This record gives sequence, structure tokens and C-alpha cells, in this order.
Amino acid sequence: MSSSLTFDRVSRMFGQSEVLSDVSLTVPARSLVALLGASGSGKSTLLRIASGLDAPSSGSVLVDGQDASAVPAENRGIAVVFQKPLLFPHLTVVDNVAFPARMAGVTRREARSQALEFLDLVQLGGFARRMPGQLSGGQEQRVSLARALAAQPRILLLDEPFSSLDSRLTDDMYELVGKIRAELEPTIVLVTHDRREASVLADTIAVLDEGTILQHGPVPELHYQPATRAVNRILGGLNEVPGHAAGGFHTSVLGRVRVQPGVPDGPALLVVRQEALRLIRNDDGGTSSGDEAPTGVVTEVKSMGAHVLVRVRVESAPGSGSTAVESIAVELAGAPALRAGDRVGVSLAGGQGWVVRA
Ligand SMILES: Nc1ncnc2c1ncn2[C@@H]1O[C@H](COP(=O)(O)OP(=O)(O)OP(=O)(O)O)[C@@H](O)[C@H]1O
Repeated sequence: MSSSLTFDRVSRMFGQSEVLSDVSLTVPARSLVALLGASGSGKSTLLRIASGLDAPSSGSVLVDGQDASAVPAENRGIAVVFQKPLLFPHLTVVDNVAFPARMAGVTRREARSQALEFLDLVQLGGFARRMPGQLSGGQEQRVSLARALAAQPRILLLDEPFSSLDSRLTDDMYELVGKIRAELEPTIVLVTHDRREASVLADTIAVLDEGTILQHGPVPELHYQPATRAVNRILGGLNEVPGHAAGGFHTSVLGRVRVQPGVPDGPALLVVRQEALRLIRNDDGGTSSGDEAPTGVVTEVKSMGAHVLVRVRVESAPGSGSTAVESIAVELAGAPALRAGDRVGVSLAGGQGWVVRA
């Protein structure tokens, strides 16, 4: 059975410093919410408070709408997986996973039989009799996940559980999380500083910065409609183009772009994802593409593996009355034949823009 988890105006002081400030967040039952933030932003403290390992200075934690403040950690129905697997070194793999059931008074035979099912789920059925010291890091983390699931928690808290694994292993773990969600439907809170991990795994992302939630929403919203510059940067957005908003349009070196409703007139930054921009080759050096795309000069082409990041120095269109110049980042798939010095047009796919306060 899965439960919802709510933080209601949670604050936490350590001495004079406020590490969490008035955090309110609801994680619906069966959903996966990622808490994304830099080191020191308060993510682990929030998880510790949810699990009952720490208590808020003010505010409360609710499980299925019921205040959990008076419920000790072991009775909250919440399991935690940490970055380090923390297996019992003197117990076999199966007895590590059987441990929560044994603590709950289940017989050894029954607890082992249940543990084997969870080991199968994490694809380690054949490793039951090994000792933890005979496992790889990825296998140890799978066992630790199986042990957390064997406690049959209503809520599963994952505190950077994959951050010490290599990229192929993390992809396997992401698949495993999907499988666990499909089979057991637990409510999951994932703490991570990795925006890719948050984006791949989560239904919604809550961005935590200096103890405050800056924005909580579905993954695409966080990328394409960030509430602030800070959210845009934390989600890896590279372009914040200064300009002016008036009458529902933003004007900058990228031209005149329709923006979201309700934006007050005045200085504003056009936030445009590097993945949402296209480049138009302009081999004759003019603007003969026929398109009204702003033009610029490529200043850098950087390989990012299967993608390239191209930096373009874009100048205001002649006759626009502006002399502004901006460096714009564009991420392109494949290996486009572009070099520093090439003249290109820059076009905004979809044509709709999003602005934040300057
Ligand atoms: N017991 C404590 N006493 C004093 N300060 C603490 C305590 N626990 C955490 N802090 C401080 O609270 C802040 C937030 O810590 P927390 O571990 O929650 O951050 P985090 O976002 O999880 O960081 P990381 O990604 O590095 O684990 C940090 O500045 C940390 O030094």
C-alpha cells in the first residue's frame, strides 16, 4: 500500500542557521518526486525529517494527511536507501534482505523466502548466499534496494542512491526503478543533484535552493517554463537573453517573440533552451534564407558526444534601433559541418517564448 507524503511549512534551524525555510510540498501516493538541488541545499535534511531521523524546528510531516510528528521512525512505514549501501557485512545477501521481516517477527524460513522474491525483482536471485564483500558496488546497491522494499514501506526515500555508480550501471538502475514502480507502485522521493537523473526518473521535480523550494512541477515545465533564472540554471538552461517585454511580446537580439500571458511590461529575460533553437546555414554570408531569423557568427563548436554545443554571437537586426550583441548557445544532434566564423541564422522552434524577471 502506498501513501502520500506532505511537508507542511517545514523549517529546520541548526544553531543560528536556517537550513530549511517554510518548505511545503506534497508527494502524491504512487508518484515519484525528485528533490533537485546543489550540495548543501537541504535535500538530505528534508529526507531525514520525512523518515523521522530528524525533526523539524517548526511545521509538520503528514503521511496520508495524518500528522506523523509523534510517530517514531520505525513505525512510519518509510524506508530509506542511502548513497552508501550500508549492508551488514557479516550477513549473507539473503539475510540482509530478510532482516526487516526478521525484525518484524517473521520466521527465518518465511523471511528468507520473501527476501528471495525481492532479490529476484532486483535481478540478484543467484547471489543470495554471497557475502556483501563479494559484490560489486552496483550489486550492493541493488541488495540495499531489495532490503528497503522487503520492509514493504508505504513510502520509499532514495538519497542519491546511484551517484557513486558508473553511467552504464546508473542506466540499469533507472530501468530497475521503472520496474519497481510498475510492480509495487511505491511512493518515492528521490534526492539528487543530477538534473538528468531527476528528469529521467521523476513525474515531478521540486527544485531546492538554500532551503527553499523555488518551483515544483512536471519535468517539461521545469525545463521550458522555469519560474526564475535560478531554476533555469539548475535545470541546465544556457540562454537568458536580455530584452524588453511589452504587450505580450519580448524584443531582443532574437527578434520579437510572443511570450506567456500576464508578463508585465519592462525589462525581461527570454529563457530559451539550447535544444529548442535551430541554426540555418547562410553560406553566402547574407540573410538569403528567406526566413526572418536573426543572424550571427559561430564562435565555438564543442563536442558533447552525440551532440554538439554551438555558440553564436548574434547581433541585432539592422534597422532594429539596437546595437545589442548576445552569445547564444544551440545544442544540435549529430556532427553538423559548422566552424567558428561561419555565418548562420538562429531560429526558435515553435516560435513561442518564455520570460523571467531580469
Ligand atoms: N546536524 C547538523 N548540524 C549542523 N548543520 C547541519 C547538520 N546537518 C546538516 N547541516 C547543514 O545543513 C545544510 C544542508 O545539508 P544537507 O545535508 O541537507 O544538504 P544536501 O542538499 O543534502 O547536500 P549534499 O548533496 O551535499 O548531501 C548544510 O549546510 C549542512 O552543513
